[in-house]
Amino acid sequence: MYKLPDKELWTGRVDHEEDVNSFRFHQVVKFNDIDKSTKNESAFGIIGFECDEGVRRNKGRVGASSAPREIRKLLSSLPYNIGDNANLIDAGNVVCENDEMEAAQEELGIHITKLLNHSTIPIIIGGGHETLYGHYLGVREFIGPEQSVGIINIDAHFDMRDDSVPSSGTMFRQILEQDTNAGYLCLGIQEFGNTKALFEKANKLNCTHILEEDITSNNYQHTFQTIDEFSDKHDYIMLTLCTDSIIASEAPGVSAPSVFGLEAKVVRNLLRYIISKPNIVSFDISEVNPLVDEGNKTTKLAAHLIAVVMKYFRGCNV
Ligand SMILES: N=CN[C@@H](CCC(=O)O)C(=O)O
Ligand SMILES: [Mn+2]
Ligand SMILES: [Mn+2]
Repeated sequence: MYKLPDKELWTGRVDHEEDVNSFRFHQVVKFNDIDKSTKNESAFGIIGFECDEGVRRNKGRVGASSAPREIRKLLSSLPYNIGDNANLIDAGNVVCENDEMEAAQEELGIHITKLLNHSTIPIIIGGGHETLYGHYLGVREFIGPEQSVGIINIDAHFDMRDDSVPSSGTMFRQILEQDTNAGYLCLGIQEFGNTKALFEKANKLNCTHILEEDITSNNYQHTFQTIDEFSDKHDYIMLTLCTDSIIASEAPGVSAPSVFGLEAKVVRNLLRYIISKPNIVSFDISEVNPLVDEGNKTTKLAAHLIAVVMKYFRGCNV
C-alpha cells in the first residue's frame, strides 16, 4: 500500500525565514505527488519502506518499519548544506500489509522506477534489508534488461541465504540467480557474522567482498581500488547500506548488532567515495530499528548519513 507523505514530520528550528543559506531540510522539502508531476526537474526523492516482514522471516528483532518516520523527524532539522540547486521531495512510503512482503517489494520498485523516470534520485529509507530487493526491481525496470547493474552493499552479512522463502537474508542470492547482468560487491563483512557455507555461496555467485578488518580508517587504497574496478565494469551502480555494518557502540539500533563493526566515520568515507561515482543511480539505508535504539543514536546517525549521501551524490551534479 502506498501512503502519501506526512508533512507533520518535517518541523524544526528556523534560523532565518528567507535566507536560503540558513535553511534546514524542513524548509526545503516539497510534497509533490509524483504521479501528478509532469516536470522533469532534478531532485532527490525520499521514499520509505515500512516493512518488518523480512526481518521477522529471518528470525531477527523487528521494528525497522518505524525507521522511515523516525529518521525523517531527525533529518528534518539538519542544515540543508546540499548543492545549490538540489531540490528535495518527500515521496511518501510503501507499506507492507500483513505478511505480503513480495507484493510490497514490487510496489516499492514501481515507485522507484517512477522517481527515476521523473529525474528524481531515490533515497530509500527501509525497512529491513529486504528493502534492497524492491530497490533493485525499481532500478532494473528503469535501466532495462541489457544494461549491467553493480550493487554495492556495505554490510556485516552477505544476505545470500539459500532459504526457499525470501527474507532480509536472501536478496543478493535471489538477484544473482535471476539476473546475469547484475554484480555484487560487499564491504564490511564480519568473519563471524557469516557461516562457511555463506562464504562459499558468495564465492560461487562471484560476489567480491572485503572483510571489515581489511577496511581501515588510515588505508583505503585497496578498498577504493576495488570500488573503482567494480564501478568501471558496470553501466550503473546502486548502493545499499545495511546499518548493522557499523559497530554496535555507534549503531545499537539494528536487528543484529556487530561488536566489531566499522566505525561510523569509516562508513561515511565509503559512502562519500561510492556516491561520487558518475554512474551511481540510487541509495538505500536499511535495518535501522528505532525500537531497540539507544537514545536515538542509530536513527540520528542514519539521518546524518543520508545528508552526506545527498551532498556528495555524483559530486552533487543532480
Ligand atoms: N539481514 C541479515 N541478517 C543476518 C542476521 C545475522 C544474525 O542474526 O546474527 C543474516 O541473515 O545473516
Ligand atoms: Mn547486515
Ligand atoms: Mn543486510
